[in-house]
Formats: sequence, C-alpha cells, structure tokens
Amino acid sequence: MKPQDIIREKSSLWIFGYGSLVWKPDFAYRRSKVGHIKGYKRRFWHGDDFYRGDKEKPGRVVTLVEDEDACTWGVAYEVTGSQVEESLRYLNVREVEGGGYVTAMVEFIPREKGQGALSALVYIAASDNPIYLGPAPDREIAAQIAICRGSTGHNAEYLVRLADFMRLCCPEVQDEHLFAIEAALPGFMFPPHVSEECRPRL
Ligand SMILES: N[C@@H](CCC(=O)N[C@@H](CS)C(=O)NCC(=O)O)C(=O)O
Repeated sequence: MKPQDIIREKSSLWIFGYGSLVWKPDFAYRRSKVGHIKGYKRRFWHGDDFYRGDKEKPGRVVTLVEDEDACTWGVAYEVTGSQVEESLRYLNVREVEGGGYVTAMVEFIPREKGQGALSALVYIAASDNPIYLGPAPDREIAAQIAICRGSTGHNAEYLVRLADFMRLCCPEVQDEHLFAIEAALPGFMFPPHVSEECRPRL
C-alpha cells in the first residue's frame, strides 16, 4: 500500500517540504515547523519540463538522495481533518502527476528544543524517473537553470527562493550544493557589463 493510501483516513498528517514546498506550499495547513530529516541530501538532480522548464529545455529542481551522513532542512506542515484529503489530492497532482515524485515516510526532527521527532510524508524523485537528470558540476547546473523557464516561472526563481529560505530560516546550516549553484548563477544570467544594482531581483 502507498503511504497516501495508508494515511488517507488519518485525522492528522505531517508533510515535509524541502524544495518549492518550503516557500510555496499552496495547500491549507494547521501549523508548520522548521527542522530536518537525516539520511538524505538535497540535490538539483531532478528535471522539470513543466513548472520551471519545458520539453526542449527541462529545468532543474531538487530531490532527495540517500546519504547516511547527510541531513536536509526544510519545513513540515501539519494538516488535519479535511485538510488531509485536500492536501494529498493537491500534492498528488502537483508532485506526482506534474513532477514525477513518489511518496515516502521519513522522521522529521523539529528545530525547537524539546520537540520530539515526527513521522512525515515526503515527495522524492528517484533516479529511475524518466525526467531524472542526475549529478552535474555546480556551474553546469547553474548554466542550465539560467536559461530555463516554465509554467510557473523562471528556474532561477526556484533556486533563489530556496536559498533565501535557508538564509532566513536556517542561517546556521551550510548547504554547499545549493549556495554554490546560486553563486554561479549570475555569471550565466547577466552579461558582465550589467552592474549588480541593475540586476532584477527574481
Ligand atoms: N518535493 C520537493 C520538491 C517540490 C517541487 O519543487 N516540486 C515542483 C514540481 S517538479 C513544484 O512544485 N514546482 C512548483 C514551482 O516551481 O512553482 C519539496 O518537498 O519541496
């Protein structure tokens, strides 16, 4: 049975977001907590030929890759009552049908002291996914993001909003992969003669 089948009848569910879900959940929830999950690293290794790219130029979005020494920070959202069914229905369209992600259950550790671990549903794009792109040098990933746009906007916005979330909500966390790609982005988006202050805020 898939996790969402097991949990449909639950009155309360936690959903962990680590990509666009941290800044654009777009479903109703009761409360949210910043925290992390262990055993996974976040990587821009998944393709996106709809939201942040197209069939000719697929964008790059994040997924989780198993790594026992790693952890990934994000936001867990608690949905209760009718929100459970509504959020699962919405995320099934956005994440599974639209994005090629599949569901799994993980242990979420809230940052607040004294808060116990919580079981949470997460959406992960596995390497056998048809639009999985896999590893690439940070500069190559930045170059690809710089030229991609899809139905919900530029791929660069997806990257910068995730980096902004980490700076604002997890300032103590050093996500080298994320910040290295963000640092390389301007070199591919703005010609050298475009001064810093003239560059649009995505
Ligand atoms: N499952 C991850 C990634 C979610 C994600 O970025 N999904 C894409 C679908 S490929 C999305 O919803 N994009 C909407 C957008 O970029 O505006 C999360 O928990 O945040």
